[in-house]
Amino acid sequence: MTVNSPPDELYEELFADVQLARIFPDSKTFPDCIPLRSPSDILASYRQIRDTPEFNLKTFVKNNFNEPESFNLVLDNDGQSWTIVEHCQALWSYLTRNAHLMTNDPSLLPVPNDFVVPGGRFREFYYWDSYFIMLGLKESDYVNLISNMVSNFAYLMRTHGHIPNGNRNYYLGRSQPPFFSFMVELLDSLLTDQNILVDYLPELEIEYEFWMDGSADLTSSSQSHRRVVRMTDGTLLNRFYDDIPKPRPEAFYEDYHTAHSSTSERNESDIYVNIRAAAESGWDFSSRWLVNAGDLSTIYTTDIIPVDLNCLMFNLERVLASAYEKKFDRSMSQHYRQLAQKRKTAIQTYFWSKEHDYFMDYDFRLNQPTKSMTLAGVYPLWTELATEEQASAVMDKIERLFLKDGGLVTTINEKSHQQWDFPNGWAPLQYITYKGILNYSPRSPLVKKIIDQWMMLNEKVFNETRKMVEKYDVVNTNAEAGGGEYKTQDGFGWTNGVYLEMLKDRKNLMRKSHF
Ligand SMILES: OC[C@H]1O[C@H](O[C@H]2O[C@H](CO)[C@@H](O)[C@H](O)[C@H]2O)[C@H](O)[C@@H](O)[C@@H]1O
Repeated sequence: MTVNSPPDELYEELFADVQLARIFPDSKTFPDCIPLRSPSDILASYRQIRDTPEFNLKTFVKNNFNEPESFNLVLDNDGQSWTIVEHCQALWSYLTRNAHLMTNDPSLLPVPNDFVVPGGRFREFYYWDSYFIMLGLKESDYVNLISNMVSNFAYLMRTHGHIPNGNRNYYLGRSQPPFFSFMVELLDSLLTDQNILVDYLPELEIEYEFWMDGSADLTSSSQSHRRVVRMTDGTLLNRFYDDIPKPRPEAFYEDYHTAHSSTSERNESDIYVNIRAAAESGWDFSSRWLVNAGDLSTIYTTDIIPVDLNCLMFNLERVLASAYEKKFDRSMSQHYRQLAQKRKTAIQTYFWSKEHDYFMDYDFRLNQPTKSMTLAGVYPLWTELATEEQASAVMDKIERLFLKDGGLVTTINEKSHQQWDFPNGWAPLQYITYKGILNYSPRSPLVKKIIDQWMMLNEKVFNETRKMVEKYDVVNTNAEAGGGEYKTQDGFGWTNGVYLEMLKDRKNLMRKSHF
């Protein structure tokens, strides 16, 4: 299968000129535009006429490209206002894309089956969003669509060697938080008459190889390669990475200016790789990755070993062990069990900070935990890697530092103005946190507070705007969430998915009188 070159390579200097001239206010618009003739013809004619006196770049773009579709918000059902639940459920069909209808979109990566997009400017699927979307699809009885989406991911793994950030050719350099093992487990729980873990074993292996690439060659003198880091005690852990030392095409203007604003001696390519690595984390951007919270050019994602990523890798190892067990391959099952056990020990060694009484990321260059206390510290509860004492210390911090009127805030740092920071809250992190707490304390009143406060904010915003949005200001519940490099989007895949899942959990917990 041939994949088109990404738009920055396809249109060469025309791409940079359009992006730096800010022809579109959102940098992602141009990479998603549909060319009206062949890209090489467009580029040739640009080169021919750009220096003529009457040349106008905006007009040239208008004459040669169609703007991408924008998501049409559905407000009601033939004049009848939908309830929030009806809205979330009705939106699935508007957010579902038919794979066969999208062949004229040159930057889109083809997949065999339908898929669900988040909404707004996000017109393609996103790897980790899809897991939270699947939770809502499950609650809306779209099991077949979940199965098709898992199969798309398996296809991408076989075709490209990994699941890209999203299905655009300009996302191929990186992935996103590895949730494939959770998707496979989810599907397995829905299709109990099938052997889903064994069916997807080859792709679980590909996922593992991608994240562990180069690990065999690491010695103590060569500490890191792509997504793997070898600690001084020989332990292997993972970090986020992207090999491409260039601005992200979908944020070309922003990255170019971030790199050129740097007051340090640091070279541009190093800044670009670190920016892209943060995009792979899904937390783009957050003070979590910054030396100076107010300055994106001080980003150092690749020095950091993230606690959430390593918990996800633990689950991948655990699921691989179970899949081999189901295949009656004892030796491979044992192999992955040992790797999972090693990871579990390492998570205790490197991420638990006695000083903070919390799970922190680890800076392997400085050999110490980072300074940011973030909601990523709840992943060891979700993946059941914390001790009872640690879980109770984490719950205490969640209640005292992270819980706000509208739910959980992402970080407790107030100065960054990045979207994965105070005062914003995000649906996937609410989900991971309350599920993590339930693993240790099934009757915890904190779970009720998180669920009630988050759902109430979703409902308030929905009643006022008829929208479900990508992220919320959980501190000032009357304000729209801000920060970051684009306007808050609506639709919105993971918010709808988590809302429907929470609704089910709240009902069940009330039925069991746990609330
Ligand atoms: O265009 C800027 C960046 O946008 C994406 O990131 C954000 O939206 C994603 C879709 O909801 C979400 O998965 C991610 O966590 C958000 O931060 C994209 O993933 C980035 O790669 C992109 O540069």
